[in-house]
Parts: sequence; structure tokens; C-alpha cells
Amino acid sequence: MDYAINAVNVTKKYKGFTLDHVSLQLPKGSIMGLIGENGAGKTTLIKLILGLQTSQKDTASDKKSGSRITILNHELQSFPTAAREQIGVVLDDCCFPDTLNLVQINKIMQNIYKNWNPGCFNRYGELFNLPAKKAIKDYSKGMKMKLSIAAALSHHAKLLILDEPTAGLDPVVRDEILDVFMDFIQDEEHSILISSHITSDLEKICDYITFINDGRIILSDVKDDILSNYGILKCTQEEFQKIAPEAVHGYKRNSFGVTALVERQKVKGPFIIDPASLEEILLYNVRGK
Ligand SMILES: Nc1ncnc2c1ncn2[C@@H]1O[C@H](COP(=O)(O)OP(=O)(O)OP(=O)(O)O)[C@@H](O)[C@H]1O
Repeated sequence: MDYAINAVNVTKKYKGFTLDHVSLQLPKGSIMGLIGENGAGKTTLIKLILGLQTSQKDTASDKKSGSRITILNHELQSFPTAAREQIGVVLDDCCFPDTLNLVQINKIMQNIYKNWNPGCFNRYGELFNLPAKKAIKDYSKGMKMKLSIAAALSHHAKLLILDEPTAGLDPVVRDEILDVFMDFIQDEEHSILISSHITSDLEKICDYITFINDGRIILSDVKDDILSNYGILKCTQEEFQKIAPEAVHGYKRNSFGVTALVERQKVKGPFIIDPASLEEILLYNVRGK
């Protein structure tokens, strides 16, 4: 398979936190959602993929395990500067000087990106209702996010890497932006890696989902397969004892019995298993023990 991102055995150690030999493959032409609780390691992984932080590879064991990141078929270490235009990035803070306005940013970006498309930037500015003459410092949080997204979409990028791009946006604008992301990948050459706490957004647009917890990937698969393989089972304590432990990925006890996240195929018996949302799959995996 042809991957937009192929990260293998990526490791980063901070005091009290280790991103531990994480591997992630984003097939070209698709959207992958990154889900995890606060501090799980999503931003760290994104920054490592972008080369904004360096991964650990100074120990003998890491050399053996072959830590490696390839983006759009280029090794990260030797990524050509010119090819950087092919990556559109949105991180959680707005990266433009806040005294500038949209018109000034449009002019400046033409000198930064060879492939900058001023008409495209203007169109997104209008679509996202961004005032052209207002200084960025007077933009709301949501407006700044929309500005970052407009910029990421205006230099003919082939890959978008987006860290919580819909945080702070109202449902109507979020829906509009999700449509823009869906349009972006219609061409098989375009791909998106997106992290978000709004799991319903990811459920709408993603082809693949990667769950990350405490620096480790706990599940990474085709979204539709995840949603069809996992389900919520409600039963009595006695019934729960009869379910194979390997089928259970987390459970909660309550006064009526047990509610558990299960892998459908591993559950034997006449149980009713309801669909599980991505949010429930995360919650049970992280907290439901
Ligand atoms: N520069 C740094 N120095 C030390 N520790 C760091 C640094 N950057 C991140 N960390 C730690 O790494 C861990 C993962 O942080 P990260 O920002 O990747 O999480 P996240 O999944 O993006 O969380 P959130 O959803 O809250 O944005 C946290 O414990 C954080 O404190």
C-alpha cells in the first residue's frame, strides 16, 4: 500500500511520559483520526511526524527496533525543503503575527509558498466569514482556527496534519469545515491526519482511527471495522462471569449489573450487543477496568 505517512517505532521520552515505539500508517487518499485523552501523546506524535521534535534513537534497543518516519515517500531526515509545501499544518496555536490582517497575510504568504494560491485563500476567507481588514489579534479563537485552516488549504498541499482543528468552532462551522476536509481527499493523492476530542467529527469523516493512550497505540484500524467489531453489552454479574475475559475491553459495574465494551466475535451466548461509539470505545479502554 502507498502511505502518506509511515511512522515506525517512534519513541519520545519526557520526564514522566514515554511515547513508546508507536507505529502509524496513513494510506494515501484517506483520513485518519487520532483519538486519546489529555496528555495521551497525540501532539507529541504529530510534532515528531512533522520533524518539530526529534525522536529517541540513541539507545541500542531503539536502533535495533528501526525507528523511522516517511512522509509522502520521503524519509523525514532527508525531507527536501521544497517538498515541505506539500504538507499543510494546523497546530493548536495561531502562527501568524497578530497585528496583521487577512489581506496582509495573503500577500506575505505569496513570498513564503511557491504554490500559494491567493484566490483560494480569499475564497476560504469568505467561506469561513473571516473579516479581511480586522487584525488577527481581534479575531475570536474560532476565527483564528479558521484562518489557520484556510492557510493550510491554500498552498496545494497533498497532506494535511491537523492538531485539534475543530476545537473552539461552533457546530455549523465544524460541519462546513468537515465537508471541506472530505472534498480535499476526493483526489486519491490527498490525505489527512487529524487529532480531535470531538469524536463525533472523526466518526463522520475518518476512514481510519488510531486510539492512543498513555503514549501507546491501543487500537488502529479501519473505522467501519472498529465500529462493527466492538459493541456495548449489558448483563448481570452472573452472566458477566461467563464471558471470555479476552472479549472484554473494559467494563463498569452498576446497581443493575455490568456494562462492558466487548469484541462481538469473541462473545459466545445469546447476548444483545448494542453499537459502540468511538467515544465509548475510548472511555472503556481507558477507564473501564
Ligand atoms: N516539551 C515537553 N517537555 C516535557 N514534557 C512534555 C513536553 N511536551 C509534552 N510533554 C508531555 O508529554 C505528554 C503528552 O503530551 P501531548 O501534548 O502529546 O498530549 P496530547 O495527547 O496532545 O494531549 P491534549 O489532548 O491535552 O492536547 C504530557 O504528559 C506532556 O506533559
